[in-house]
Amino acid sequence: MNALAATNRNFRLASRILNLDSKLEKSLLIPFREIKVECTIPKDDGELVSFVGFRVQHDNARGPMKGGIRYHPEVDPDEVNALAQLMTWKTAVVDIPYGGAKGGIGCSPRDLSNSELERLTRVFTQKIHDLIGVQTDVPAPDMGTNAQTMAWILDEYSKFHGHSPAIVTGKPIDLGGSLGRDAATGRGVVYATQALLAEHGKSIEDTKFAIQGFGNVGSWAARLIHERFGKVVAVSDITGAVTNPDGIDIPALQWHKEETGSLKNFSGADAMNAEDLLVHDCDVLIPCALGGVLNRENAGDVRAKFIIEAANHPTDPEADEILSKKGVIVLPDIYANAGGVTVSYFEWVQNIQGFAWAEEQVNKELKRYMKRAFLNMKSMCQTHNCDLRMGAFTLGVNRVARATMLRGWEA
Ligand SMILES: NC(=O)C1=CN([C@@H]2O[C@H](COP(=O)(O)OP(=O)(O)OC[C@H]3O[C@@H](n4cnc5c(N)ncnc54)[C@H](O)[C@@H]3O)[C@@H](O)[C@H]2O)C=CC1
Ligand SMILES: O=C(O)CCC(=O)C(=O)O
Repeated sequence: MNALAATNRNFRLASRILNLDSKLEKSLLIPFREIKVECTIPKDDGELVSFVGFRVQHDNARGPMKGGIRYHPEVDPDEVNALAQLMTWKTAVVDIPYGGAKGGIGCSPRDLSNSELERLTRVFTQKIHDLIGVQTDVPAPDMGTNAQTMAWILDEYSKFHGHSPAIVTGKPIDLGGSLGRDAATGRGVVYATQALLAEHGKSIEDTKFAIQGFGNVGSWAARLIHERFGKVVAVSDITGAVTNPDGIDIPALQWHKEETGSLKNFSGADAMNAEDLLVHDCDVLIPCALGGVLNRENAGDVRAKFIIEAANHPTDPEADEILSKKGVIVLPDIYANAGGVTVSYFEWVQNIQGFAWAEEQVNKELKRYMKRAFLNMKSMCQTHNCDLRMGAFTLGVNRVARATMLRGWEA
């Protein structure tokens, strides 16, 4: 099932649980606006190359639309649509005053030079600058993009609209970025994991983790788990996978990755097949890379007791069913990875206030938002006798539905 079909299915299940009116259900499902733009740039050797960029603005009932921009070869309209919709429910789950959006360009950032990436980002921004805005739609990093990408967007957007630091979040600190945003998604994942494990009488200390993806989210999650004496027994990324049953020295792995650009040949662990990471022997599996990685082919072989969805949409509905029958507890993406957008909200607030917060304040507020959302999600699970995914979906969808009805439909 593709990402959009799966996301629509989860939304409709939540809508039925909430007994939403069918017309309201339809209006919540259809995106506010879908943008598709052609981006042609000269490569460094002068050859012209064209890419397709997307921005889907899903819903703005609760505030400006918010969500990352992904650079990846598999970016397609359905995936961006699904990710935009997930942002709408996610911002509502953590109760920040935003709607949802997502963007992407179908490209392989690893195969583009820095100056080609800069040109591509600037052309994309030129094409969408009049459709985004500080009170309309605020982009952020996602897979394949980072603080530098946000700096280029900020600069290009500001040429048209004047200096606008709040037009993007996840930007460099020197340009008004927030302390703590870089680590925020991984830190939120750790707070979410602590809340879930505590419910089951467990803690991060001495628990065994397997982590797929060692980029922004995966490496921060691994580092913060390691600091809390969790045992990260396996890590994978696009370059390979490593395992050590006694726990990997994560700072050493990070250093090795920075020095060599790869997980390969790391002396503190054994190489393993990256495909096997998802079914590796561990207590907690944290997918931090692509969507749809847990499916009917591999769900039955998962050995973890808990799955924390740090990636967006890592588990397809068929896998959800198989995992549920096996008694595996899945903490859903729209809660588990919401720490990133929560600190993006703090960054936007700081830009609008013109006042920078200390990192301790950012982290303290992040913890408060994640704890509150966990309790709200659990309370929906109790009210509707449903699993955590439906607890999160009903929480988010209900908040957006209420805002939509309060605003009304008068032309
Ligand atoms: N960056 C953020 O603040 C947020 C990111 N997310 C989600 O987290 C996930 C990861 O995002 P980032 O860490 O920002 O991206 P990133 O681009 O920094 O890192 C992605 C990682 O995935 C690895 N990867 C790619 N294909 C793989 C494969 N087939 N097998 C194993 N590893 C593979 C890459 O090597 C890299 O280590 C995505 O699903 C994203 O949507 C969710 C919320 C916020
Ligand atoms: O920080 C943000 O605004 C959005 C992050 C994001 O794209 C996500 O949560 O999936």
